[in-house]
Amino acid sequence: MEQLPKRAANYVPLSPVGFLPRANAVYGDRTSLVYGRRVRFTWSQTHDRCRRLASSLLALGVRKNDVVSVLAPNVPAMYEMHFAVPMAGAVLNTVNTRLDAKAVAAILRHSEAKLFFVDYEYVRLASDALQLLVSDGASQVPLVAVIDDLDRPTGVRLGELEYEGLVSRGDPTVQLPMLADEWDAVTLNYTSGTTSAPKGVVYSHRGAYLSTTSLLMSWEMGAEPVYLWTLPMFHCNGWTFTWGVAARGGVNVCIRDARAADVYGAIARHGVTHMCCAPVVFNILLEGAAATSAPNQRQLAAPVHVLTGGAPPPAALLERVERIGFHVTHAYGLTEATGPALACEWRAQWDHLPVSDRARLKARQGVSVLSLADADVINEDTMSSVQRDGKALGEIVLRGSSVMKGYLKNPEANEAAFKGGWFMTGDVGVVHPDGYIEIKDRSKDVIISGGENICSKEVEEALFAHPAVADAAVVAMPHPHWGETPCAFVVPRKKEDGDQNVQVCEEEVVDFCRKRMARFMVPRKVVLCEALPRNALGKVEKVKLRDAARKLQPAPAQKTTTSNSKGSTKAPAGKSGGGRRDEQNPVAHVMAMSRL
Ligand SMILES: Nc1ncnc2c1ncn2[C@@H]1O[C@H](COP(=O)(O)OP(=O)(O)OP(=O)(O)O)[C@@H](O)[C@H]1O
Repeated sequence: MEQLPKRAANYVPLSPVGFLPRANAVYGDRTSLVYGRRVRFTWSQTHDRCRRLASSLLALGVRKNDVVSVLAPNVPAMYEMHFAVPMAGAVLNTVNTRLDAKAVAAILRHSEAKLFFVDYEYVRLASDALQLLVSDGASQVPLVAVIDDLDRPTGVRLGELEYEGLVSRGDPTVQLPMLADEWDAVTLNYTSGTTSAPKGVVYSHRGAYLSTTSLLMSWEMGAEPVYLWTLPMFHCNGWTFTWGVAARGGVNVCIRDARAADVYGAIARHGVTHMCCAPVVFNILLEGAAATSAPNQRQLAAPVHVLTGGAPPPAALLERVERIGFHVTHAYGLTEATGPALACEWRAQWDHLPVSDRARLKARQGVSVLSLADADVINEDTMSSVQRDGKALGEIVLRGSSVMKGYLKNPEANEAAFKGGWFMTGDVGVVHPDGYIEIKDRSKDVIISGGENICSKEVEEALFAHPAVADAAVVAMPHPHWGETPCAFVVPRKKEDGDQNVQVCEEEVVDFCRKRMARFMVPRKVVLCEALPRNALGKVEKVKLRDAARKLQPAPAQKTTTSNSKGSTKAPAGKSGGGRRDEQNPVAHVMAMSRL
């Protein structure tokens, strides 16, 4: 056995970039990408354009492991760079377009980007970020290239370089560097910063390849999909579907924004079969359907497969969106796991259950994708598995080839994240008797009330079951006696026939919760608001809600001090909330936040 060495013929470094030459060879004359009214490429053209761009990058002096950053929505250039940049041996860094100049500058500085591609709509943001870099005396300021709109060129420029110029001047016959080691870096993605400062997550070619192929299997994406780009490609490389659509010879339908009109327009025009989105996009889909058709006509002409994740999809929302004809698969993941790590694999035996039971089962995060060797929920103190009873809480942990190489230039974060052979997700969950994992909360969002743990997601699930509730989030509110109590922020549903909200009041919501959960879990305060503050990926910014809740905390019944075990005194919990309640209007505060 040992005399059978690895050879060039049987041992090729795994890389998702290889899906493109294969697509050129196998699907060359098939459509690869459509955008706007005029742009349509075949896989041969996409292959040619990527090779040209890669050769231009080499000509600009880009070398192995150099970081090439891009700030762009889901436009053709953003797609092509997922191949062209690693083809030149460099590392692609996609930057979230909703960050502010300071955050963009921080990423450029930390990644030491050599080249920075900027979509024409983001030129202002990019130049502000670059100015910050220069004024901070950064050692490395990247070369800048503008990506003009390919469908309707605008002529906007920032510096000398321009994307289409680099493509057209490139030489598709240039010998591109061969990938020597599949462990080499392919992309660098910064985490969303929901719980702490964003961290730079590095993926290997191997991890990206295995994640892509295993997700194609988990979602059962067959040949020739028509894939609509509703999920930003800057989020974990579009959960690997940037590479995955090439692997299946599909059509990439690129749109700049996931607005209801654009989504439904693309579905009708191109016959979309697949799309990914955060659960918050379901609200856009539901509102879009309600605004454009009579109740009995709200049905898609053909089912569209939707992979959702990034935040918990409430069962009630899943039920509503499936009624229109979206066939939802639910996945759970994180930047560090190259996107989806668990998928709620559907079982045929569930087909015959009532709709609400099916939605409840689908709202669970599921089982590991194939690129993981293992996923578990463990007690962090003992590092042993929790009971598979759907009740015992523990930390969700992952192990396998789709877990990141590590955080860039951050040894402390790496030390904390990799423990006992696991990657620690920082999410709290349970394992059901059938082996399906369900996330209950992020550990930082768990509410501790009188010593009891309350998972905000459980309270949110109950709120979503209220017919007048369109959106909801629950956070800890300091309480003088209990330490913390749940505070709910609730967005009322719009009336069918107009802009007005369905009538609902705080007492009614509290009553509704009382009938559905233990007393200590019932929100002490319900704030009705127009929208929840969400980040670019649709995640509720609970830090902002906690700040708002702190201002709402009940005043202590009387002036008290409590003794700690050492006999000294401390202020009652939550005292530090600050600000007299009657001086502020917290609801207006939340509404203002939600417009950010
Ligand atoms: N299907 C899902 N259900 C519930 N929560 C989910 C789901 N998918 C992802 N999440 C949440 O999103 C997190 C991963 O988010 P992401 O990698 O975008 O960055 P972040 O964790 O929000 O940012 P940061 O680590 O900087 O705070 C997971 O740890 C989990 O809390």
